[in-house]
Amino acid sequence: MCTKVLFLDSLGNGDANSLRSNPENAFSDLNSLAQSEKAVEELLIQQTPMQASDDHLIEFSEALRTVAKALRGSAEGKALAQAEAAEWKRRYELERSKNLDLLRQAPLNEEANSMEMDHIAKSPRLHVPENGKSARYALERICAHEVLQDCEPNSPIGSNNKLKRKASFKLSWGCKGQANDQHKKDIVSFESGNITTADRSSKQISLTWETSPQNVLIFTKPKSTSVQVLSVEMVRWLREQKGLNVYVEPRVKAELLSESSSFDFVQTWEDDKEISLLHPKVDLVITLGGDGTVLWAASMFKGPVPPIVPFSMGSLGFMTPFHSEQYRECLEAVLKGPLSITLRHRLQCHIIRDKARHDYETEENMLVLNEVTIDRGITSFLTNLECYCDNSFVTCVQGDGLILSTTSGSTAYSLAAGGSMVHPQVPGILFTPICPHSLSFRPLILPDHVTVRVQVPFNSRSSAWVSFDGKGRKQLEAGDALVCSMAPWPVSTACQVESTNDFLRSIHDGLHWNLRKTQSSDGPRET
Ligand SMILES: NC(=O)c1ccc[n+]([C@@H]2O[C@H](COP(=O)([O-])OP(=O)(O)OC[C@H]3O[C@@H](n4cnc5c(N)ncnc54)[C@H](O)[C@@H]3O)[C@@H](O)[C@H]2O)c1
Ligand SMILES: Nc1ncnc2c1ncn2[C@@H]1O[C@H](COP(=O)(O)OP(=O)(O)OP(=O)(O)O)[C@@H](O)[C@H]1O
Repeated sequence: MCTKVLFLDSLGNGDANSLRSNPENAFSDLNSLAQSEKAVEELLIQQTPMQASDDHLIEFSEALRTVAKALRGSAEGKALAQAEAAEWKRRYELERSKNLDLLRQAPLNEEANSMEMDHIAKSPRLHVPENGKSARYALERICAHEVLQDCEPNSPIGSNNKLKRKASFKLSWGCKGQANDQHKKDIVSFESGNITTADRSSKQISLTWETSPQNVLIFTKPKSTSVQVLSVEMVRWLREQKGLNVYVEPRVKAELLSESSSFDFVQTWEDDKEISLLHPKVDLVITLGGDGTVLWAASMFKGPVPPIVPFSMGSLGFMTPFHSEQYRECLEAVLKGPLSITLRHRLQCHIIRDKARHDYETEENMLVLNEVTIDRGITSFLTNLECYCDNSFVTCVQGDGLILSTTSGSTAYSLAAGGSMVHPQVPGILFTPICPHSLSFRPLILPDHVTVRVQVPFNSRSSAWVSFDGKGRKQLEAGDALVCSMAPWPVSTACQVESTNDFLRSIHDGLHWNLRKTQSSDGPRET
């Protein structure tokens, strides 16, 4: 009996505790558990003839065996999970260093690009910010204008172009309408042992043209008669009254030419590859449509994006504050400047396939202005998505899916799934579940510096589907993961009034937010 009690202690307490306290030892614990389990078997065989009548003892031994088995199962599971976590950590580190490299190379790539485009840009000069920091620093801080100047348009895109400069502009940070050029770099200061917030991280931003914009690119919502009518009128006005170069999509050029052959001055591109050459040429983008047209325009720029002036020609307009009826006045004001802008953050996401064996086998980076959604697609199974934030486990999403949204996207799909509405100027990533099968899953808002990884576990019953701003669906198989972080290239959209006023107007007009009849004063009062 005494032997049995000692044995119980060493199996039930000793082993389980060591598993809890030191999960690194899961494999060695697994061995000792297997040995202990074997010992239980042997003990039972040895003692059965002597104590066959002792029912309690037999029951007790059975229970011991069950406990030993359960502990073994749990240790096995733990060992597997640890191996899997170590593999993911390795991939994550690779991923992170690749992203950092990409960021480091950003200015180099620009230079490489410009060399590649030598025939169109004879002497591209990166405009170095006043504080003398590098262009990469400026990109990270989204506080300087990085402008290619002296472009000589000679490419198919610019074949008719006689104007040679991309307009230069500067951005300044102001507070409550006051301009403040000395935007401080340090948000938190630490002096004499006191931590103080020296500056706000985000302020109203104002764009001032240093040279006049001359090249305007217009994106229009397809298959809309009213948009087509307006685009004909606007293109003519921009050319005849403002003397600007106008670029449009190939579809729109065809529409314009079918209207009149006098539109042959309008420039376009033939090959989608030429779209990457747009940014160095275009000073300003105009969109005619709804929010979807702004998303479409932003998706054309895989790096920096020229300022966008969005005209509302849809039913809802969260990102489209300008009224198309007053397009002349609006554009006059924008072309003259200064203009308030909303700097809308984008997310960069990409998929890492389980079957990819090499770092270079990753898929193309996708940039989203609203959100990336991982959902169950057409399958009727629950999605099972393991989510990590900078390698810390966040949660497992079991439900219809998950939305990783920008703050601009907070009023779109994320809102419909119960996420908070967040001012677009707030930097952050919204983590919003879609129909979670849980009573306690609330949406989260994560800071802008984190990297989120969403993984379909190997034992998942079904695959999941990813979509980017509601488009470009891709399947995520078991073992695949989506990695998402804040992109260094925001989208600046012109404001009607200023960022906060525009945001509040959009939620009032677009969603009738908190609309309630005011209670009458005719009734009982506090005495
Ligand atoms: N249940 C939903 O609410 C739901 C479902 C799918 C997609 N979406 C949204 O649709 C977007 C794609 O838009 P689309 O126009 O190409 O598709 P769409 O034509 O299907 O329109 C979707 C609607 O979402 C609105 N919308 C888009 N971005 C918005 C934003 N930032 N704030 C407020 N409303 C916004 C549009 O104005 C439009 O009314 C996706 O990024 C996603 O956010 C919403
Ligand atoms: N230039 C474009 N080329 C191709 N597709 C586009 C273009 N502009 C917009 N789209 C697509 O057309 C669809 C509708 O566009 P948009 O949201 O701008 O108009 P809308 O549906 O009338 O707006 P709202 O939803 O506010 O009523 C979107 O899916 C969008 O991606």
